[in-house]
Amino acid sequence: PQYDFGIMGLGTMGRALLLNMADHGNAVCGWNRDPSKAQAVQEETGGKVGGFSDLGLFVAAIRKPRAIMILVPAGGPTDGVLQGLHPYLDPGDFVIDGGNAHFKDTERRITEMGEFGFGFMGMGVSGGEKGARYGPSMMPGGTPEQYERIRPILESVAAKYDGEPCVALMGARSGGHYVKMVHNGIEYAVMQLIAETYDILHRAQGRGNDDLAQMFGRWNQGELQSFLVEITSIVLAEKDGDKSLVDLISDKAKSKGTGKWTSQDAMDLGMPVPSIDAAVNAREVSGYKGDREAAEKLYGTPLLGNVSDIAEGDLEKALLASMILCYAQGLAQIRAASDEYKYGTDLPTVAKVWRAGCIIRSRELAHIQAAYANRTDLPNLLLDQDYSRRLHDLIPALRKVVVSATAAGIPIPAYAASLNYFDSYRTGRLPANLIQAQRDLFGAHTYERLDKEGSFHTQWE
Ligand SMILES: O=C(O)[C@H](O)[C@@H](O)[C@H](O)[C@H](O)COP(=O)(O)O
Repeated sequence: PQYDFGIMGLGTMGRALLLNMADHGNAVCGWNRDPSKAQAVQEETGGKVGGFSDLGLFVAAIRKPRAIMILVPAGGPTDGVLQGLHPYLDPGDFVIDGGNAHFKDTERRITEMGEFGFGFMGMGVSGGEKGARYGPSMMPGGTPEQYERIRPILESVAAKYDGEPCVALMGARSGGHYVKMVHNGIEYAVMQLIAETYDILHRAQGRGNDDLAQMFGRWNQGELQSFLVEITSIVLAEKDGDKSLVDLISDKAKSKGTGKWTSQDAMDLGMPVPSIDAAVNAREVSGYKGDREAAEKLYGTPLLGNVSDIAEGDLEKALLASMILCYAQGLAQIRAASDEYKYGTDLPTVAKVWRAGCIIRSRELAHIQAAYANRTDLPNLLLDQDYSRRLHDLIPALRKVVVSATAAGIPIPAYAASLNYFDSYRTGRLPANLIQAQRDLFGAHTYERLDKEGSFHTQWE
């Protein structure tokens, strides 16, 4: 066998990653059901990459223990490919799922493949087609032995930050897919925050897309430097004839599930991620376009006032504060999941791998990595000294934006959720005591007291 690694599924991501691996001198081959795609990669690499459509020949061409990556749509298609692969694998071989799989599916597949003596890893790959082709961020989960077998190949193609590859073992079993899922949850929240920022500046303050494209371009030179701010500048500048393309796009946001899964599992863990929840909800509300138009007729013009008191600088600070609060929520969720599911995930390493290549890459991640490296048992970024100082300076602008936009009737679910998360988290005495009393009154659910040990129930009437 002449290849070290194989990729199944030569669609957008599979083909891009395979070419990237070939560029870095790796002996790799690809398989695709449609032979033309397999042939195409072989031809465009002058035969450096092996292209197969015969599964038996593909598997036989890879050195043992075989490491085979699958990049096909999540869910049923992934199980289908695994079924097909089984007869050709030998004990010790392992498969890496590079799709956006649900972490519970990954757990199931680890067990199912294990029954045949095969290994299974779940690996998040972030950065889209361009990332896969020239440097993705990768989040594998599995055993150190499995990772060591593929580490040199992954490190060679990964995005680099200060020369360091943005790939590392994220944790045991489905820990990699879990980290990628939460990455996407944070992606949803930051995209929603940017959309709310745009709505205040464009719809309420009447600033044009070209002007705002330049503003986001400027912001991308500062503390907000990030891939999502950068692409917002590009998107707002894009023309369709003499019109802004963005103005022609339907305001119904789609999603493939990872954000929703993040919220669902956070609730199961009892770990609040309200900014992510708000972003998932906002996409769902946007889907009710017809109802929204009918409601607008019923309730009249949405804008109830102007927000001229909100300066560009306020929004720049409010966005940065809220982005930090989104990372704080996501990383706290990963810590809670690692404790609950025994992943052994190291948060400084997660922040490190997100510094380049992935969709949520930003200048902020270097600070986040430093905060967690500084105190590895940090329960939440909000408890870091440096962050408390920075948020102290940034939060007043966020508060001003939330107050003014709310008064003007502008929907800002992610901004509001972020500020409320901050205010709840920094409040030592919340009114949950009243909720405990109400629960005890109508359901005898008992409560704890501040002055005595034990749990108590009161005959309230
Ligand atoms: O990290 C990435 O490269 C992206 O997150 C990628 O995984 C994909 O674009 C998402 O699936 C988009 O998610 P939605 O379709 O749910 O917006």
